[in-house]
Amino acid sequence: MTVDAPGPAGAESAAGEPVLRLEEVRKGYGSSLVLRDVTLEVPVHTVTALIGASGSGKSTLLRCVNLLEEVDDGGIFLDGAEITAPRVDQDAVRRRIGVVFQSYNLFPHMTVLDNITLAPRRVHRVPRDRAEAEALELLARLGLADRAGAYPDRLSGGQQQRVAILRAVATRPRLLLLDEVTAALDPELVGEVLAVIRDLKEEGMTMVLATHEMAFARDVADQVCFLDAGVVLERGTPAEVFGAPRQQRTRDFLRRLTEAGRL
Ligand SMILES: Nc1ncnc2c1ncn2[C@@H]1O[C@H](COP(=O)(O)OP(=O)(O)OP(=O)(O)O)[C@@H](O)[C@H]1O
Repeated sequence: MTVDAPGPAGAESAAGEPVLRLEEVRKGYGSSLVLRDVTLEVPVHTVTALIGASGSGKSTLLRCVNLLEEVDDGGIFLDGAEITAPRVDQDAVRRRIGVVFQSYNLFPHMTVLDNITLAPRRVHRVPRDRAEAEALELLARLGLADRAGAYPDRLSGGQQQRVAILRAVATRPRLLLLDEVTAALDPELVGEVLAVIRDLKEEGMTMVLATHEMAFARDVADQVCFLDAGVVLERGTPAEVFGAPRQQRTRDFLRRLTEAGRL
């Protein structure tokens, strides 16, 4: 799977420009502020893990990047171009961003192969033969080639989620957003999904993932970002954030996880 080639709708950023940049992004619902001046940079070929308590704003941040939510203030930039500016072609932006959510969002009435090839064929105009050949190659690499003709309800949760990730990368997005992709899985199925993400990292996919899997964040992330009530309280390498957190609230969060046996 070649993930570092620019997507069909993609443009490479200028040298040194991060793939994704958030500048003082603010987002609220009604009177409650959920993201408070979030500033963040995601360099090409790196993985950023968003960690933080439930409700700290991780999903909202990802939804703002994918333009599923409108920011109230600040700006989001993809390859240096502001995607939150007025009159931006939102569909064109979304074509360059792959997204996978917690619950498998495969189309139940389509086979695995059709799920994966739908966007390359319909949105990116890849001929059916080529789209299917590429999808079969991706499936084979995950040991799922024999499931190509199956419908999603015949797959385990872990298989469905792996297919959902394949579907998201089949269009060769510039950026992949993963929102708690293992949260709905039985523990024994988590590892196979994390292995796919690890493979994608090795191939250079730029990713932002919201996760409660701290061991995985520590292992796979280049940058860990601790969100606390909508504020990026701490940001650094896994060694910095997990090994030597500077903020008391980060220390408290990590201690609670340790006490719960989750770290
Ligand atoms: N559409 C919405 N309308 C109103 N409030 C919302 C909406 N979406 C999220 N919120 C609120 O925003 C806050 C942040 O939610 P968000 O889902 O971003 O947190 P999270 O860190 O992803 O949590 P979790 O780890 O549980 O997924 C929460 O208080 C939530 O209730």
